[in-house]
Amino acid sequence: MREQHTVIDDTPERSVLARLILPENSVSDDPLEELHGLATTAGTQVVGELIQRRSTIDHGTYLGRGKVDELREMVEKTKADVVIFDNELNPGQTRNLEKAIGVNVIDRTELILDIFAAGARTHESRLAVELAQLEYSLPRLKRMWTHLSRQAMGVGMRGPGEKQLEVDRRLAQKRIHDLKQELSKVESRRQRQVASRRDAPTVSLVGYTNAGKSTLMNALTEAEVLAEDKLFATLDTRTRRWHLPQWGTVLLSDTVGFIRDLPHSLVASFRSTLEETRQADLLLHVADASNPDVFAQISAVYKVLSELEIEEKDTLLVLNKIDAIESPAMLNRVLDRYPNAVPVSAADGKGFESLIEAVGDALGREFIDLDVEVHPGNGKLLAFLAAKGEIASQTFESEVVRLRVRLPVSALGPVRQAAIAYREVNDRRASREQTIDESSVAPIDVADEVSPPSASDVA
Ligand SMILES: Nc1nc2c(ncn2[C@@H]2O[C@H](COP(=O)(O)OP(=O)(O)OP(=O)(O)O)[C@@H](O)[C@H]2O)c(=O)[nH]1
Ligand SMILES: [Mg+2]
Repeated sequence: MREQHTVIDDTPERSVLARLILPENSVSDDPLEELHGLATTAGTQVVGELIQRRSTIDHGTYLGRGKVDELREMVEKTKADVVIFDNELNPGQTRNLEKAIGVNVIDRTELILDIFAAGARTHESRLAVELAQLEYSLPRLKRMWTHLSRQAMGVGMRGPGEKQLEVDRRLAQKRIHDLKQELSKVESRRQRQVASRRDAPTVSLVGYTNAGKSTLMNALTEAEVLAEDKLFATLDTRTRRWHLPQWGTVLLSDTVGFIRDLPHSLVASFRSTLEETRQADLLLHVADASNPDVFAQISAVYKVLSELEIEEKDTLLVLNKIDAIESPAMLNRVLDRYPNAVPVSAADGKGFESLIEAVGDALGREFIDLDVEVHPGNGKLLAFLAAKGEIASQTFESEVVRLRVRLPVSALGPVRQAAIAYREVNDRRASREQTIDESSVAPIDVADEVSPPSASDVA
């Protein structure tokens, strides 16, 4: 059974969900679950679902011919008002699909933009959303006009003509220009504000949407940030003081959540909202360990962080919702890959002591000891390690150079990006269990499907 997400609007449009799955796409047991959550959050009532597995996309209509017919029949039968695609469609595909099916067709990006638009409350997030929406619609103006003219003038009438389209395009470009300027002003103001407030170390919560960031913030700081079972409940950044027993006070920020395939323009327009995250001393990456897609969600978050150029930071992975995990095997699978992650439940407070200890450790630490594997041809990284770190040992093999090195935490970025693999020597969990024999530490597995986690997640 799927969770029901809170609905923004109470006059539900009826939607049919569609997705094309290519052989290279990795999908969970329920490939439309996330889109379902998004569609209900946006206020539609889902009345049908259709999936096609195919080796390539059809350039004209995305889905194959037969599936498009099936989709049209489903829309007629369920009296749907709109078809929502989980894939990204180009303007031509949308137009062709609308022609074939007879109702509005929107893609995942447009849906996410809608949710953001409905939820944006502050001046800053409104500007960000408007910019992202305009950038999305600019290449699609023609389709929109075709729509309008079809409605206004009936079939067979001519569209508004190139001239009107050109005027609109220019207006949109002008507005985009103004919004960008306004946002960059907001961004500099924000940068100064955040910098001036740094009377204490700063910690920023990041993570997939609905992972429980706001709930965790509330539980840790007694803040009253809105947390609900809705995708993108938080769109702005809030900062609160968090008192770590026996350590002191830090500033903890909660901010907008991420999602896979987040539209690039949206990521870019939320730069200023993410200023606290950019300037943070430590990121707490909150993941929903009870979600079957947790690995994909973790890597999606690393991907967005790198798009925002904020991945080179000390990051602690927090595995939330352990109270809701069905089998312990699942948690162990995640911990096998991220042994330094801290399991917690924001709902019942389990794991908070370890979390506080881990945050205190991470903030207090300036150097870390790493085992690093480097490709022998990567002279640049080898030189970097020699210059920045203290090399305790190194062995050369034909395919790999293995080093043990003590590095300043601030120099971790290039290791994350260019090493074949790396792991922290003093694994927090291992030391708790008093496993002192370091040769027994499991093999390094960083360079596979998940983007490089930070130093504190690997060990
Ligand atoms: N069972 C369980 N549910 C949790 C836990 N933490 C959060 N939740 C629920 O998960 C849902 C999302 O929580 P939020 O705190 O709003 O998540 P968020 O990461 O801030 O989400 P966005 O702001 O939308 O990105 C809510 O329904 C919470 O009650 C937990 O530890 N256990
Ligand atoms: Mg939130």
